[in-house]
Amino acid sequence: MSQPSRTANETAKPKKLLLRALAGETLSVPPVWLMRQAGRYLPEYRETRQKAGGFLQLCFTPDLATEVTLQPIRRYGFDAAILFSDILVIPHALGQKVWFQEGEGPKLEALADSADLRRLSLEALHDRLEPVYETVDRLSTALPQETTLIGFAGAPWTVASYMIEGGSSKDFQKAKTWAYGDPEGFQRLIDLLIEATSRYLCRQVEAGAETLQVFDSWASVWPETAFRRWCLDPMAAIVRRVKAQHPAVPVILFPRGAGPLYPAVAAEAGADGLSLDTTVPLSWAAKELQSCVTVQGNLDPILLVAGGEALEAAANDIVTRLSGGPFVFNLGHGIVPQTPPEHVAKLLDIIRSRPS
Ligand SMILES: Cc1c2[nH]c(c1CCC(=O)O)Cc1[nH]c(c(CCC(=O)O)c1C)Cc1[nH]c(c(CCC(=O)O)c1C)Cc1[nH]c(c(C)c1CCC(=O)O)C2
Repeated sequence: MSQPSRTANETAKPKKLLLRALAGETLSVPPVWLMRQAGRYLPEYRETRQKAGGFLQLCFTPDLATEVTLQPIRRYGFDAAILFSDILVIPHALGQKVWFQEGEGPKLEALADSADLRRLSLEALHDRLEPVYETVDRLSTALPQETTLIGFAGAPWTVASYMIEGGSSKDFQKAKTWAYGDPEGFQRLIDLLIEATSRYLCRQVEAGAETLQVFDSWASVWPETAFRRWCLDPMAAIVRRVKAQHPAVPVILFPRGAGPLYPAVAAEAGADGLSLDTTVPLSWAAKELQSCVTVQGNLDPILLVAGGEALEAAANDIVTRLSGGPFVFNLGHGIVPQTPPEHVAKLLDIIRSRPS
């Protein structure tokens, strides 16, 4: 499928490896970055986080957020840096109370039903997110020339699930019950998130983000019809809105766990890249997805904990089977805190020193 953004990128001849791969180029050595590449597995992150006090303070202090974004770039020379922030800054900016409890993950003052939508407003959105834009701005000058700056946001469904569940959830029962029982009310929440997220991503681009990733981490929990309504359509709406303002900016979508619905996302959402979770079979992805989008992924993050021969074999297999088309090396989900930092160095070595 030819898309206007792809054409624009080709004309602009982007030099950075990640942008070349997202423009559809097949490269001999793939660009590499890792989800959650800044985080608790790095001692320097733990030290900076200590200084910040709370996690949200870290996200909202440009000095410190810039520093932790740069830490994995200094250590490993990844091809891209992902802005250090969190998907839950959006509920916060809409006026919902959000906090992070050490060792327990995020907590939110849960929305009970559509009457609670009155608690949310777009009015202070950009004011509250200003420190994030400031961080993006600083990063755009602080990064090495060859490093691509990735902005990001959560997809509406995943963010809505935290807003309704009040934190992480095993079965998403409250959020799904709301969506099935009051689809119009739930649609209003999703529409508000589409609006807020599109504005947020556009501002990240205006501050210097060169590509964007949208995380739908909990896309796996819906039957097909609901997946289309609550995951695919909202992500497609965001892609359309961002590209209406910034046609040349490539967008990567991560509908984690979409399984056989991945091709529908590839064909219908208008994205340039698709991030594959660990369970997506490689030859199937090469055949069904790589002909219409750049694929990214999908090493099991636990292999980065295990290391050794298992890591080497799996990383080589991924590169071998996805290097015949446009491809970005990544994990199938984020790095876990137990990851030994030296295993990340080893992974980069495996990917970059393969005989060509
Ligand atoms: C679902 C989700 C969240 N946040 C995010 C997602 C989508 C990706 C995914 O599925 O992992 C996205 C995210 N969160 C963070 C980033 C930073 C950029 C990067 O990838 O390096 C990104 C891209 C920092 C973070 N976000 C969080 C941390 C750890 C907090 C800490 O330092 O105490 C980091 C580094 C906290 C967070 N934030 C969230 C949870 C569930 C948690 C707790 C789990 C955990 O502790 O790992 C919500």
